Amino acid sequence: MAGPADNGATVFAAAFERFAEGGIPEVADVPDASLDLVERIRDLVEATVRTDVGPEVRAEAAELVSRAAELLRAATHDQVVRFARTSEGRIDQLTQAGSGLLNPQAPRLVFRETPEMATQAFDDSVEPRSVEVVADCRLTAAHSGPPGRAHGGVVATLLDHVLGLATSAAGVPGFTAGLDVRYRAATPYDVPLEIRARWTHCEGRKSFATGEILADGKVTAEATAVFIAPPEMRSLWSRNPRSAAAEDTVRA
Ligand SMILES: CCCCCCCCCC(=O)SCCNC(=O)CCNC(=O)[C@H](O)C(C)(C)COP(=O)(O)OP(=O)(O)OC[C@H]1O[C@@H](n2cnc3c(N)ncnc32)[C@H](O)[C@@H]1OP(=O)(O)O
Repeated sequence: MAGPADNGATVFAAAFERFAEGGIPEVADVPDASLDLVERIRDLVEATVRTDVGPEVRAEAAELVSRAAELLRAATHDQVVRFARTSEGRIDQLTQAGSGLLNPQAPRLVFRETPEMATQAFDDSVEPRSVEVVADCRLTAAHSGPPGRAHGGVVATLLDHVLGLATSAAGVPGFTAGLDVRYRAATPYDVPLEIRARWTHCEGRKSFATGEILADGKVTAEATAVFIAPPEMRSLWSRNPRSAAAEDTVRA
């Protein structure tokens, strides 16, 4: 049984096996109905924080929402993970809270210039390469902290996720061990945000990245982070079938 004790290694190992057997679906194959459901729930959350209707209408809405939850619980998975392969040959976890396509709680974070992923993680014969990862996001009132600006924890989530992907792109991924965020100015919601990140260097097992969030071309927050792959994840990632995936992508 996977869990904190094995750092999720069991779940990853099973995913890699399925990947090797061709059992991991493409992100592009996620049904429109699944994506539509997530978008509607996000709209519902925003409507909930913005609404000014009275208690009777709220009660009516609550009934409808309960009915929807009941419908969804009709079939559930043991593991709340859904792996899928992106067009860049990366395995994504579709229910993760950073950008998960199937998680309405994740911000609408979309990678714009997702670089071609490193073909092999922790390959000593291949130098990690620093590539700029760029994502777009539009936060909503549901992500607010102080009036008119985004919550600092949400800002940290965006940076954590995009910096993490930058270490993946470089071929030296890991779990976030430290994240240092500098909040330079208010990060607004309801406007386009750009999040940029790049891997900088490794020190032993530690993989470092930097990044920033821009609104209207101005930096609102910047971060440095260190990611560490525990030994059991390192050996799993090193036989990461991304190499095969990258070849497929080139062939396609
Ligand atoms: C799907 C694609 C998505 C891609 C983006 C994902 C981004 C999101 C990423 C996450 O959210 S990850 C989830 C949040 N993070 C965690 O759950 C991590 C929890 N912590 C751990 O699992 C372990 O503490 C960790 C793997 C980070 C390290 O444990 P280890 O036992 O492997 O490390 P160890 O204690 O042996 O230390 C190894 C080295 O790292 C150093 N170190 C450990 N923790 C550190 C720390 N926090 N900061 C700096 N250095 C640290 C430590 O001093 C040592 O340095 P030296 O080699 O120089 O001696």
